[in-house]
Amino acid sequence: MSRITGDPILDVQDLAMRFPVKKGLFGRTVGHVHAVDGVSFTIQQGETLGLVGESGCGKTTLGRSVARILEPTSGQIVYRGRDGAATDLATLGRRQLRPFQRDIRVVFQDPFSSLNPRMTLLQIVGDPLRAHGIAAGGELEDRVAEMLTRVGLSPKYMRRYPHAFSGGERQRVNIARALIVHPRLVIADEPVSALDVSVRAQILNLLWDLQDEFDLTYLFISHDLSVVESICDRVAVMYLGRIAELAQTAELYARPRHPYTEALLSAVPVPDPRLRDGDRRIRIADDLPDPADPPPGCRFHSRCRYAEPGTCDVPGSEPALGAVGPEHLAACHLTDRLTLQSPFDAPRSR
Ligand SMILES: Nc1ncnc2c1ncn2[C@@H]1O[C@H](COP(=O)(O)OP(=O)(O)OP(=O)(O)O)[C@@H](O)[C@H]1O
Repeated sequence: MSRITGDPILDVQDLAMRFPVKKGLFGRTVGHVHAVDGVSFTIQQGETLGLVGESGCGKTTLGRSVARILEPTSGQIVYRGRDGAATDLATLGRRQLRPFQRDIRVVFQDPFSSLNPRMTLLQIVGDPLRAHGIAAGGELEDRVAEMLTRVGLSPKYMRRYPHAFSGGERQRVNIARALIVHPRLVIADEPVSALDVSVRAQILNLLWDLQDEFDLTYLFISHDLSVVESICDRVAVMYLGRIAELAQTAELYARPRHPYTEALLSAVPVPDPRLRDGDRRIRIADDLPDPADPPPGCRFHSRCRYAEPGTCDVPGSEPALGAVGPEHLAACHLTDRLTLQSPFDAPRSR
């Protein structure tokens, strides 16, 4: 854990991203999807912060808003640069953002659709060097060859097109493209979800090695809690556009303080046969509620096995994300009264 300096590299405050819901022939706006709804967190330099939650809870939207691929509706995204200067990225125009887009890079989920099939590896990986005016010609080619080698691909294939490569190899190309400009913060959005299980560990190990070598900080987005446990220092659990719980990985997995985290953990496959006995899985009722119309009060109450009428469902009484232990935050009205279970009862280190 020594790679974590303790200096925040990113401080996100009250971030919101709402998408208009349009209806009818004239595309009238009839409401808004609250994809990200008042999210605050920090990331320390050198750490890996995991962002978990089921499909549709807003993870991708949050990652893309932080990278300013999407224009957030409101909130602050304060980035601390190499010189220590803090800049609120949410206030910057496209042109002012350019230098920061070198520092903050995204690795996208699907290695099949995220690479342009008409570009060679040289063009794909070299493009950010060209776009940021860092290198051209022979120097660009040398740098691409070096980076391809670093991610485990032979530079002799650099004039081939993506279709000639497997999913794992394409994800290595994606990673090379992200790292070629030596970023500081990498937002990895489900980087191994589309890959065969056999390839996942290789890509995770690569990300881990590159983190040390390039002094990287990761925001690691995944719906897979096993993957997150293996790679993240801290984990934020998202539910319907908000953070429900945030803590050090070992602490969160051993002592969940939010019923949603408890339910997610109960569904994680564990190797220990003692824990596989019986059905320990906590089933969460129904599908994710409509993010255009989140439930009143605690937005998890409609699916929570512990919800108390008159406490958890009171309109306007949404629980705030508050301290429940050292470096442990949770947003639940009942957290102090609940004894939640976890199959990860003994903390394991990374
Ligand atoms: N461009 C868009 N326009 C309208 N709604 C959107 C848009 N992008 C995302 N949403 C909605 O925002 C909510 C959050 O979606 P998001 O993709 O961020 O979730 P997620 O947790 O990353 O899920 P997944 O893992 O399936 O990608 C969903 O209800 C989704 O339908």
